[in-house]
Amino acid sequence: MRKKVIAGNWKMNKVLSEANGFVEEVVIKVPKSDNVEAIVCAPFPYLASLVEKSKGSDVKISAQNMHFEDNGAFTGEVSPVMLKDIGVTHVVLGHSERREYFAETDETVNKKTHAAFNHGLTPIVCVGETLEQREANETMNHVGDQVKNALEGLSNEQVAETIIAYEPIWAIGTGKTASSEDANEVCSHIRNVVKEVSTVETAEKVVIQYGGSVKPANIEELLTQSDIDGALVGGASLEAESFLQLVEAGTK
Ligand SMILES: O=C(CO)COP(=O)(O)O
Repeated sequence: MRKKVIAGNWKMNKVLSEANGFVEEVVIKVPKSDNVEAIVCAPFPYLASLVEKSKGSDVKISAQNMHFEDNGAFTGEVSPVMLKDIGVTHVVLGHSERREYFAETDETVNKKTHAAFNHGLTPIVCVGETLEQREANETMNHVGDQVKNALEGLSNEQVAETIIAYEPIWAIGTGKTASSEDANEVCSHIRNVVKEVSTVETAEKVVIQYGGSVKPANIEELLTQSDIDGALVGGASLEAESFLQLVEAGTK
């Protein structure tokens, strides 16, 4: 059985004291279970401190983006070498907000996915359609292409280790969740696409998360679906208590 992976994406929120306080509380209270993994995706300035605070616990710390180069003249950027060096384990790549506001493309997501593996980081690759694409029945093609492009050139072992987050853009921060059946239909399509570009065994191992207005009240139903292996959560991951409830749902 695939593990459930619950990741809280704080986006551009919190000051240092709030970030530290959250992780201090979560490491004490996080449910001990082999069925679930808890990840906190925090802004760059807090990562080193949060890695220290989470040491020896079951909580993993993730970045929300990175550059694909190891170092160089890229003012304002952060490299995979830097993240690995401070003990970060995961990195969110290709979030729709980065695609929309910061010119992230399938090509840069693919380069970053390779860079993550080259430095021992686990990528959480985000894909998802706009409302217009959904209404034009383009969801499956669009999401399928995003997945294929992100995974291009990876070994089957690397594909198996990749976490894919399906986040329909119209459901992010809007309070509108995809119905669990609709979300599962796309997640199951993603698994089929992974199968096409790798092997059946690889596709069975890939963790596929759903994201978009996930909260304690709706996560359990989402996680009962066959191809939803976790959640990437924005708003409802900002309070420790709510994040802990989401992780708890993953243990069941
Ligand atoms: O974008 C998301 C997580 O990456 C989802 O955000 P919300 O949970 O706030 O809708």
